Amino acid sequence: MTSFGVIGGGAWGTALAQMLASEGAPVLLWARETEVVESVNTHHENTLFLRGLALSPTLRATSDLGDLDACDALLVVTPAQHMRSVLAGLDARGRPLILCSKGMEAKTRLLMSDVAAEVHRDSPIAVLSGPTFAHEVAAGLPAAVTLASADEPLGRRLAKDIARPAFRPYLSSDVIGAEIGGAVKNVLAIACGVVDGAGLGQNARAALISRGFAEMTRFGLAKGAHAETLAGLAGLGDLVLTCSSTSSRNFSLGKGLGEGRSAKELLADRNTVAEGAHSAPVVLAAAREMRVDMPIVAAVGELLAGTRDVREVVRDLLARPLKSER
Ligand SMILES: NC(=O)c1ccc[n+]([C@@H]2O[C@H](COP(=O)([O-])OP(=O)(O)OC[C@H]3O[C@@H](n4cnc5c(N)ncnc54)[C@H](O)[C@@H]3O)[C@@H](O)[C@H]2O)c1
Ligand SMILES: O=P(O)(O)OC[C@H](O)CO
Repeated sequence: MTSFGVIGGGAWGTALAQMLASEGAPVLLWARETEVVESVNTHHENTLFLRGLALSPTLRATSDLGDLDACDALLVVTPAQHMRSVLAGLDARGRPLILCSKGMEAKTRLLMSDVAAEVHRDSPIAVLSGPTFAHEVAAGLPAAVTLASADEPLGRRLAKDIARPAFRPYLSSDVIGAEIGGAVKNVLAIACGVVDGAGLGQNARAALISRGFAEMTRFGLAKGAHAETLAGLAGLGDLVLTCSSTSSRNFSLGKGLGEGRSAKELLADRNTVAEGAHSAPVVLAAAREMRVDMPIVAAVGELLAGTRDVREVVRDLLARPLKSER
């Protein structure tokens, strides 16, 4: 049986660690904040990022990456923009890295699998992504994810060891598709939040999910993803989840924008991450370079940059020339 370490003590790292520890397995969680380490070890709760959810006593936390040396495989759950710097402090020694963050690196436009491969050339990579609100997974509610690895025997082994009665990984060899789904859905969740905040109605939201999925698919195919991955848990599944609920930080950010608040104000002082705000300009720049049309992502980028307001971007989206749905 694989022993797992988890890097990143935010809501999702803690929830994954709890899911893995839920049947009594020992799991070690690395957290950057000493407050998180202390509250997990002393009170079996992450009071900073996952308040109110009781954690297993077999889940222990540390602030020393060296303590993870005893683990066979590591789940990496930092915010996307910090993955490189955190991984640089790790002695991976060829152990598998299971990447669970959703985003693209702003300064390089790389996917997380490319970042991890640059930092730890000898470690095989897998990506875990899908519709998973941390608080539900930590509470043991049922969830399913895509677990993608180009190393198929490794993927099968990891899937077997990660699966729990209420947590079901589906295997894939399409790492790029799993990553693109997670990165792009966050941007589209902001757009759906805007629709909600501005009171544009449920028809508009359904249209946006559908046309947003068309953008995700165009972008993903151009990057080498498989269409069926994008139509699966890591793409469409996660898009539907985050476009439907204020439990999504990205949706909530968009709702604030739709209500007329500025991105600057909404992003100031938050200690949780809304990855779509970082991914929107990166996805857009990459799409433009590949001549992929992503008008919804572009509109989100303009709202975040404060260069246009909601009324203007909605008017312009609706006034685009009529075209075939394909
Ligand atoms: N929360 C969820 O439900 C959920 C579900 C699936 C995937 N994810 C993804 O998991 C990743 C982590 O999100 P989260 O929800 O666990 O985070 P979070 O918003 O709960 O917590 C913020 C995290 O950022 C870290 N952080 C802040 N500044 C940092 C720095 N300078 N260097 C390194 N780390 C820093 C904090 O230590 C903390 O772990 C994101 O990519 C997110 O998209 C989240
Ligand atoms: O809260 P969000 O918007 O970061 O979404 C959390 C997860 O990615 C949902 O799958």
